[in-house]
Amino acid sequence: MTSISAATGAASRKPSAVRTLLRLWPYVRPVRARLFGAAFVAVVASCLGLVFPFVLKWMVDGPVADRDPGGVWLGALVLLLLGVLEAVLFGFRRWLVARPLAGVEAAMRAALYRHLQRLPIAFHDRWASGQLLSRGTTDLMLLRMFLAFPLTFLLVNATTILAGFVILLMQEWTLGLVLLIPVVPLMILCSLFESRYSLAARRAQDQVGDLTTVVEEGVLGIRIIKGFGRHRSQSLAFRELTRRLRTTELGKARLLAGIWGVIMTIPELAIGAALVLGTVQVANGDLSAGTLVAFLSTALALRWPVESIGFILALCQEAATATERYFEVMDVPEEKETVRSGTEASGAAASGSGAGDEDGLRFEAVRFHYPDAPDAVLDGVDLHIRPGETLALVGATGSGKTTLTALVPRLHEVTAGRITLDGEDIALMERRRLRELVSVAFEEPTLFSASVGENVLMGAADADEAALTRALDVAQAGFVTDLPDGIRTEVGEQGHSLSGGQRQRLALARAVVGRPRFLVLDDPLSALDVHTEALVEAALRRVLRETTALIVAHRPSTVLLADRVALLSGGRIAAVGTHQELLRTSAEYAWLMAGTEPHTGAKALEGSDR
Ligand SMILES: Nc1ncnc2c1ncn2[C@@H]1O[C@H](COP(=O)(O)OP(=O)(O)OP(=O)(O)O)[C@@H](O)[C@H]1O
Repeated sequence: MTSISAATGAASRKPSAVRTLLRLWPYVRPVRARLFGAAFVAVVASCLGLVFPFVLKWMVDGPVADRDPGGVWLGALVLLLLGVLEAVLFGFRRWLVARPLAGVEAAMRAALYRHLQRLPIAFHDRWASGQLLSRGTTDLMLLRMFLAFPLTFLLVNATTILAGFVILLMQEWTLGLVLLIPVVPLMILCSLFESRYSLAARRAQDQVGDLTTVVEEGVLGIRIIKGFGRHRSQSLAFRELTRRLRTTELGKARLLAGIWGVIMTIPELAIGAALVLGTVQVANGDLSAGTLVAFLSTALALRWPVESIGFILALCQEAATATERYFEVMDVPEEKETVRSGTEASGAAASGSGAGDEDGLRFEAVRFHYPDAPDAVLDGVDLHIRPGETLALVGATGSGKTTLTALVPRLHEVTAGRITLDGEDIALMERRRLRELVSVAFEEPTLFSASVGENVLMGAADADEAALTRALDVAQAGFVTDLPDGIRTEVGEQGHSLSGGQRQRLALARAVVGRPRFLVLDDPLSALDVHTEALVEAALRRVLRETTALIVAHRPSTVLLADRVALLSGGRIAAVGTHQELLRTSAEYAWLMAGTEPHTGAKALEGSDR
């Protein structure tokens, strides 16, 4: 699973924050007019603040010096109107950006979800779900906030500071230079702060992802936690993660407090020095009192734009980290539609053992290696399931049965060799077509928060009511009619409102509802009682007559559904034959069957071969 250390290690090699943030452009492009419009409005509003000192200068050198109350009232009225205009413009800016930015966030979230659906299973095996969840929630929220606030105010503050300094230098250049002195040390400190804060921000956002994973596992695994009385240890583990996150957040706060303190103190010292120098100049008659008042008001008007830089830089760093985390997922290549070119495939076919001369499901020298595993799970699997035939796959636990079944719908791609359906290499088929031909049901039945009917019809979107009833019938899912709303009953998150056997039967119904040409079942009856299993088997036999099926079996009763049995051992097919033949010829098979059902044993099954 993706860990904090790995991610933080990646952070130290990352491109600059600006380059990272520029990757948001394709999403921002559609709303650029509103965003630029809002930034322009904010710049105007902020620069309005710089007009106040001019009014003050006019008031001090004019009506105040002349003791003219009418002039003072007029000046006050102008100041009031300027204040109201400034507030209205800032409100207008907010209105301009709110709706389009919510749209940007929604579009990015939809793109992430779509991409996740198209990523290979190997990716999902590696990544913790909490890391993905936090990228789709917290990180995207941070990005919306960044586009709404820091991005605009970085531009607004920079323009205001620039305009302000031009005005200060024009008012009294010697005092203006005094205020400019701290700029260089401030820039150095800001860049130091940025690099340190970016590492802390990355660590915090990864830790939020880890925390989300633990919360999710705690909720999904609540039955196990309660069953084994693990509340305390789970709470301790959770507390440890929250403690780490708290430490990181406190570290961020310390960095922010440090830069904020520096950014506030240095300009204050410079303003103090300018005040002393300015007062001396006024006393010497080199400067008018009005100009000094205007100069100091301009300097004070620049305080917030300067002081907020630390805070804005922090938000920009967090947004850059969120962008980086978002694109870490978005940059992972999606599953390829086809894996090989036609030429490569014909080469493979030529070297294959008699490929193309028969139909059905064929594995030819199939090798499969999990990316992170030291050895190949499957190493030279050759197997042929004839059209209309049902073949049971038997093997010791961990021998690779589930892995082999997952290769047929291309949940994983073969490392070498090939698999053909009616002579056609699956690596050359479009996934959509492949998955129309092949239906799967796994041992662990996964249901979604939808109605019973919707869950079953996921197996064939165009199936009608009659197909649904037939599929439920095959899976012996008569219990559905007793549910409060029949097939419209919502099964709840992951179908936990149903029993394990009920979930398995719905998953089986989903696999058969589309009358697939090829059926792959991974021990689909393991959670059923013997009576229900017998009924499902009787109904399944009718379905299996029309289809070519590969069924992973642990129990003799499931094996008896099949025409032939294949024994998977040592990464290859060690024996193929009827149940009886294998019982006679393969000690491993006899042991597996006897071991699975000690009371019946191999002998009890004699004569039951089909
Ligand atoms: N995602 C994965 N990454 C790395 N190794 C894996 C992965 N999934 C399974 N394996 C390994 O591959 C081997 C075969 O696993 P598989 O689930 O195919 O066995 P199986 O025969 O179906 O077992 P069982 O009968 O217990 O269901 C095991 O050693 C397992 O640890």
